[in-house]
Amino acid sequence: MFVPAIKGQGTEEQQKKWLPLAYKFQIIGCYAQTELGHGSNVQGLETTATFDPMTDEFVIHSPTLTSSKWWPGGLGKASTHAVVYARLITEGKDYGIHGFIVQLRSLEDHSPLPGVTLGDIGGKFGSGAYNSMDNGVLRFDHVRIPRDQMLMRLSQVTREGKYVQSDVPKQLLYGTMVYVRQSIVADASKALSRAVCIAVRYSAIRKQFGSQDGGPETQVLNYRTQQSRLFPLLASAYAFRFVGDWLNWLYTDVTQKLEVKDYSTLQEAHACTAGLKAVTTSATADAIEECRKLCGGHGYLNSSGLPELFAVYVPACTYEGDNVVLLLQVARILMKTVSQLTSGKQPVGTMAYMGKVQHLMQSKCAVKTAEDWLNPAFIQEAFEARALRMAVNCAQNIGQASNQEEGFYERSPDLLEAAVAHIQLIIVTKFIEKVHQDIPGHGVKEQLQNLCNVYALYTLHKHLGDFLATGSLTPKQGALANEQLGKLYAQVRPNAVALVDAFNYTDHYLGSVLGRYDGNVYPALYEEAWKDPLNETVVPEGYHEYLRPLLKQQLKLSRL
Ligand SMILES: CCCCCCCCCC/C=C\CCCC(=O)SCCNC(=O)CCNC(=O)[C@H](O)C(C)(C)COP(=O)(O)OP(=O)(O)OC[C@H]1O[C@@H](n2cnc3c(N)ncnc32)[C@H](O)[C@@H]1OP(=O)(O)O
Ligand SMILES: Cc1cc2nc3c(=O)[nH]c(=O)nc-3n(C[C@H](O)[C@H](O)[C@H](O)COP(=O)(O)OP(=O)(O)OC[C@H]3O[C@@H](n4cnc5c(N)ncnc54)[C@H](O)[C@@H]3O)c2cc1C
Repeated sequence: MFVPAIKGQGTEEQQKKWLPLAYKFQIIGCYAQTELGHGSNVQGLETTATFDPMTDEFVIHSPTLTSSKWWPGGLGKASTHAVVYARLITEGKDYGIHGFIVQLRSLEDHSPLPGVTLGDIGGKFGSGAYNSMDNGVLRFDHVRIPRDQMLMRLSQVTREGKYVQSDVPKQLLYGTMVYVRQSIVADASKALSRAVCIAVRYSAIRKQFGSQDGGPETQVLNYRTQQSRLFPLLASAYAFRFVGDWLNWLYTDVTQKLEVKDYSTLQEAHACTAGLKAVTTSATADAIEECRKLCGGHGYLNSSGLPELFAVYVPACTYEGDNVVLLLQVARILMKTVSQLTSGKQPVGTMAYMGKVQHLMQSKCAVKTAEDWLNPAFIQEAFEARALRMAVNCAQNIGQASNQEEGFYERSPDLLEAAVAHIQLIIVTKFIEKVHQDIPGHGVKEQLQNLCNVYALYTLHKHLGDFLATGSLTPKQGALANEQLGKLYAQVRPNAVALVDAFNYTDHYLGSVLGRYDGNVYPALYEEAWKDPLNETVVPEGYHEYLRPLLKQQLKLSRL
C-alpha cells in the first residue's frame, strides 16, 4: 500500500524519487493511516503535521495516546518508512488529513530514529496465522520532515506556508484504499475456491450411512443437504472470480480516466469497490467456516487446512474498511441516485437499472414454472426490482424524518440491506454477462450456466423475504425457484469434483490432507497425526509428576 499511495497521491517528482527505492527494496514502506482511536473515521485521525516556515519542515506529532498509529502491516519490525496520514496544520489552520512520507528507522542499523517509538501490537486471532505479519504501533514526538515529503499531487503547501488545493477531487486521498479493495474481491474468490476445493473433494471420498444390506455406504456428496450447503459456495467462488475480473477492468478504466482528469466514474468505482469488498468478504468468511463444518470432525484439524485459512481470512471483513461502514457508503450513493431520479438525471453504470424506475416499481415477475427460472431475463428483472424497490422504500422513509441525516441513521439497518441487494444484483449481472460470452471447452459453458443459476436462485432463496416484502415475487414464484434449485444441484453433482479441479491448485498450495488431488485421505490423516509433537514420547510428559501420584492416591483410597 506504500507504493500505490505514492503513485496515487505523489507528484511525478516524488514518484521518481521514492518508487525506485521501494521497488529495489532500498527502503521498506507501510501504510500508516489507522490509529488506536480511529480507523473507520479517517477524518477523525489525530496525528498532526504542522508546517514550520522557519525551517521549511513539517513537524509530525502524536498528541494523544489514541493518536498512536495502530495496525499498519509491516510497521512493527520491518518497515524503514511509512506513508503517514495526519492532520495538516499551517498558518494556524487545520486542513484535514493528508499523506506524508516519514522515515522511521535508520538505513544503517534499522534502529528507530529520534522521536520515533514503534513496535508490534501483539498476537492476533487464531493459532498464529496472522502473526507472521508485524502489525505495528507507532508514536511521534515532534519528528521533523522536509516539506517536500508531503504527498503533493492533490494539494500543496508553499514555501511560505500557504495551503493550495489542486483541481483534483479530494477523494483521491482515499485512492489507495479503492485499489486494495478491488484486489480484495479477487482475493475473496481465491480463498473461497480453496475452501470449496477441500470440501468438495473430501465430500466425494467420505462415506457415511446409506446402505442397509451391507453394501457400500453413501458418499456424503450425494446427500441433498450436503449439496444444498456446498454447491452455492462453489457457485459463489466462480461468481466472485468473474465479478472480480470485471471490477479490475472498472478500476483500470477509472485510473486511465483520472490520467486525463475525467472524474466521472470516481463515485461508481467507490461504490463498486466498497460494496463488492464488503459482500464478497463477508460471504467468503462465512463460507470457509461452513466448509469446515461440511468436513465434519476432520475439518477441525489443522491438517485440513481450513482452520488456518479461516483465521488468516476473516480480518478481510474489517481491514480496508469495516464492511458495514463500506455498505453504508454504498447506501449513501443509492440514496443520492434515487433523489436524482425525479430530476430526470439518468443513472449510469451499475446504477443504470434505477432509470427504469417506472417499469420496475410495478413490474410483475412472469415466472410460471420452475424451468422459467432458467431464463436469465427473469432472474435479472427480479433482482433489479428487489434492489430498486428496497432503495426507494428507504428513500421514502428517510424523507419522512425531520432531517436527512437523522433519517439516514434511523434507517441504516434497512439501508444496509438495500446496499447488499444492489451489490448482489451486480454480481448476478456480471455472472450472466460472463456466461453469455463465447466460452471455450466442451460442455464448460453449460456448467457455468448451471453455477450462474445456482448462485442467483440460492441468493434469491436466502433473501426471499426481500423479494416478497417488495412484491417483486409471489410466494409461489419463490417456491418454484427453490424447486429449480434442487434440480440444478443434481446437474452440478456429476461435475462437482471437475469444477474444483478446474481451480488447478497444487496439494502444496491447498495445504490440506482432506483436499488431496488423489483423494487418499485416510492414510494421509493417519500419517499426519504422528507428526504431532505430543507423539514424540509414548508416555506423556507430566505423567510421573502429576498423573501417577493422583492415580496412586485414588488407588489407596479405593482400598480403604
Ligand atoms: C496491495 C495489493 C494487495 C492485493 C491482495 C489482497 C489481499 C489484501 C491484504 C491486505 C491486508 C491488510 C491491508 C489492510 C490495510 C488497511 O486496512 S488500510 C486502512 C483502511 N481504512 C479504511 O478503509 C477506512 C475506511 N473509512 C473511509 O474510507 C472513510 O472514512 C469513509 C469513506 C468511511 C468516510 O469518508 P469521509 O470523508 O469521512 O466522509 P463521507 O462524507 O462519507 O465522504 C465524502 C465524499 O467522498 C466520497 N468518497 C468516500 N470515499 C471515497 C473513495 N474511496 N473514493 C471516492 N469517493 C469517496 C463519498 O462518497 C462522499 O461523496 P459525496 O460528497 O457524497 O459526493
Ligand atoms: C489484519 C489487519 C490489518 C490491517 N492493516 C492495516 C494497515 O496496513 N494500515 C492501516 O492503516 N490500517 C490497517 N488495519 C486497520 C483497519 O483498516 C481498521 O481496523 C478498519 O478500517 C476498521 O476500522 P476500526 O478498527 O476503527 O473499526 P470501527 O469503525 O471501530 O468498528 C467497530 C464497530 O463500529 C461500527 N461502526 C463504525 N462506524 C460506524 C458508522 N458510521 N455507522 C455504523 N456503524 C459503525 C463498525 O461497523 C463495527 O461494527 C488493519 C486491520 C487488521 C485487522
